[in-house]
Amino acid sequence: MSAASLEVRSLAASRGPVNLFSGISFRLSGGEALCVRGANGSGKTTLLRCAAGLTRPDAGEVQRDADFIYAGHLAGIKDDLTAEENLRFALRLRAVDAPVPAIAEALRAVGLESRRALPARRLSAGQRRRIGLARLALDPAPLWILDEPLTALDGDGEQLFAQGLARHLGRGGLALIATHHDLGSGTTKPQELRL
Ligand SMILES: Nc1ncnc2c1ncn2[C@@H]1O[C@H](COP(=O)(O)OP(=O)(O)OP(=O)(O)O)[C@@H](O)[C@H]1O
Repeated sequence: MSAASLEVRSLAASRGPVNLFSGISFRLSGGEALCVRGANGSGKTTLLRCAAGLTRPDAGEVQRDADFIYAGHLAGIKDDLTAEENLRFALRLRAVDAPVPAIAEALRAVGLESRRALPARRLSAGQRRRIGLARLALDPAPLWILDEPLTALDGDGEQLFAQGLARHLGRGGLALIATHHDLGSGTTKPQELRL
């Protein structure tokens, strides 16, 4: 992986009359993760959207030197596509060409082998989330910007995520993650930013 980085300088954002945050600065480079924490409505999603270039901040700058995945908290799973089709579709949108055996292996690794041909509407909330985990495993983007990736996942799913994150950081990837959950995974426990 090349030297990827994400730098945020003096970022400020408001929604209507409410000032959500100001003076937010941080820099992430290869192997680093930052976990954004804060109460409901404190601005975590807004901060991630600014980092991804989806929302314009009131002030400050975002410099991204990395191809990235942005996964919003609704996960973007389409009900009428199967688990496998959802995975292929998400990868196609990102122009990632994953070979058939790699897709099968990624679905197996997240426990969806026997569910791969079911329409997503017949999957549980956690199983839908697991499609997102398989996607993370197959997309080579160095920067992950993830909003609540652990919602609906059981303990086993949380562990799968932690392992995937550790692998990603170990390969020189970086991650900006908003969550209410504990991401502590031994040596890869991320730094925290509290809004
Ligand atoms: N498109 C929008 N228009 C107006 N206000 C918005 C918009 N999006 C978010 N807000 C407001 O901005 C504030 C911050 O929202 P945001 O989604 O960034 O919070 P959050 O920290 O991610 O919350 P949660 O923990 O509930 O996911 C909230 O008060 C919300 O109502």
